[in-house]
Amino acid sequence: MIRCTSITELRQLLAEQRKQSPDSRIGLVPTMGFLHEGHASLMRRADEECDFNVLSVFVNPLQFGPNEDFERYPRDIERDAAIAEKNGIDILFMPSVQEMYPTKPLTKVLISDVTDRLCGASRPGHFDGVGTVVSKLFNLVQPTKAYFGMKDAQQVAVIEQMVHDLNIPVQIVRCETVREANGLAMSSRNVYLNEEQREQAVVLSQTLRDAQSWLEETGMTTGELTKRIQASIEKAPLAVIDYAEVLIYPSLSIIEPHQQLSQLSGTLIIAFAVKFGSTRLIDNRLFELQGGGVHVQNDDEIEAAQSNSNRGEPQLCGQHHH
Ligand SMILES: Nc1ncnc2c1ncn2[C@@H]1O[C@H](COP(=O)(O)OP(=O)(O)OP(=O)(O)O)[C@@H](O)[C@H]1O
Ligand SMILES: CC(C)(CO)[C@@H](O)C(=O)[O-]
Ligand code: BAL
Repeated sequence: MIRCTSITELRQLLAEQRKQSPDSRIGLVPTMGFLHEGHASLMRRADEECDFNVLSVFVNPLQFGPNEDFERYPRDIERDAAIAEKNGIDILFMPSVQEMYPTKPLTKVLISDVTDRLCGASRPGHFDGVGTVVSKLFNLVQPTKAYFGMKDAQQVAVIEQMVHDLNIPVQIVRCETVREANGLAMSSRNVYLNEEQREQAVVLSQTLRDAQSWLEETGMTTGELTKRIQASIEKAPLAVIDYAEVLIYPSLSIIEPHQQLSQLSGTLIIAFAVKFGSTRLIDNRLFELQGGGVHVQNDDEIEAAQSNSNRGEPQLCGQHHH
């Protein structure tokens, strides 16, 4: 594995690889580092599917709000390098902020609609920063495939929309959320949690698990389900809900509160952001509604849905679309 901090060197290395093996499939795994098993699963998937893989580790200031954790975001590049090497990465690209933004960028990639709700609403400007840096990474690496985790389901929807709208020649691969044994979704930010907060944070995955049977209840409406989800999270005394919503995926459009969910078919997402102390955690789950009867998507189905996804059109039948 080669470590590289310069854009010029990255381009040279990739040009050499393409010259040696013109048909090589290039994989890109964009991260902010402080790697864990969730990231490792993305790298392994890239290693399985591609011939030459780039991992980027860059804490992107553009996607952090003024009162967010840019300065204190956990960093450990030596540990990251060891994990990357073990998981089949060929180039570890770890540029400085100066290298990525030598001058203040006057060009930004703004993705609308799909950013209106969830993290897009609670972190204004966040997805402009994500869209901009991911476009830069796509231009630098020109990957065949790029790997993103469904823990950040809205990010996946945003990147897929951007790739579609701008005809970026890359295939986005959705990767399943990796969880701790107790169900907590792995996140670099989990290190901020103290023991009590960590224990209570299991309420998030428990709620997503319980939601399946709530969805199956006859007459359950979007509004009632949302309330049930909120009440379940609030059983943890330290939990402070930022948002908890039930939406259509991947358009992230809303479903009327009085809509009976048993009548719908299509993909629904339950997504929330919850604070434990100053640490904000996100989690979500997709459900496939088949006009009655709920089905939780597994990895293969997430992929199938992705290749069939019909952008610009409502993803669910029998609901009011906004
Ligand atoms: N538990 C996980 N399972 C699968 N993919 C994940 C998981 N956590 C993060 N990823 C994915 O890894 C990529 C890089 O994410 P990032 O570096 O922000 O990690 P993170 O642990 O989610 O950190 P953060 O605390 O900032 O959310 C993203 O595509 C993200 O969705
Ligand atoms: C995709 C990403 C690396 C862009 O900075 C970041 O948003 C992340 O880690 O999910
Ligand atoms: N994983 C999303 C990156 C962020 O929280 O800024």
